[in-house]
Amino acid sequence: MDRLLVLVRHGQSDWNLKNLFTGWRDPDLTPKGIEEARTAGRRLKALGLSFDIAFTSALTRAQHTLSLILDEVGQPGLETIRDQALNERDYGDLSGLNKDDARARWGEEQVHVWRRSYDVPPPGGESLKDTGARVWPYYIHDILPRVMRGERVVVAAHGNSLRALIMAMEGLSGDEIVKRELDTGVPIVYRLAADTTIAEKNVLKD
Ligand SMILES: O=C(O)[C@@H](CO)OP(=O)(O)O
Repeated sequence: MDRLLVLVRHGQSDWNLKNLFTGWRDPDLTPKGIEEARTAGRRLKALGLSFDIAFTSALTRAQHTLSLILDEVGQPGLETIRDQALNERDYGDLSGLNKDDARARWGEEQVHVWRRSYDVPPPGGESLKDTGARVWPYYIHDILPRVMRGERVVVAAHGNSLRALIMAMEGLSGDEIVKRELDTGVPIVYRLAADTTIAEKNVLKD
């Protein structure tokens, strides 16, 4: 049985381009982000992949990325489940601030801790651990059972919500996940074993 699970971070958003903390704010893709999403779809199609169900967050940039991917793989109307459990980590009071301005105000090290530590939340927001506490149960209850039934699943979500998911899927420690960065619009193709562990992983990059 092909237990296929594809994870993809949305293409470049307007606020990625402007270097703003985004979190639960809702900018759309830039023209570059649209192209990244289309390229992701073309790469999946080139491998002959298609899907039975799609998941995405409640945020436009992930939904738009997913719809461009589905267009490219020839499945524009595919059943899609949208859930805020897959939203980006909530950046709290940092949302909307420029990342360089934040470094100037609070210092390089503090901003790095807010962005990439495992369990230190930004003011008023979620740590990666907090994000995992909503992403992981959603994966276990809503996504994984479908994969294990043999449904081919694609998930379009966000840098930190996917990092939290990958940490659990790959059994990474807090120290390991803080060094892991996800490129925009680069699909990660997993095939799971019968015991839900990862049998195969393929990152679709140039
Ligand atoms: O601003 C955000 O929401 C995220 C993703 O773009 O940023 P960072 O990579 O700094 O966690």
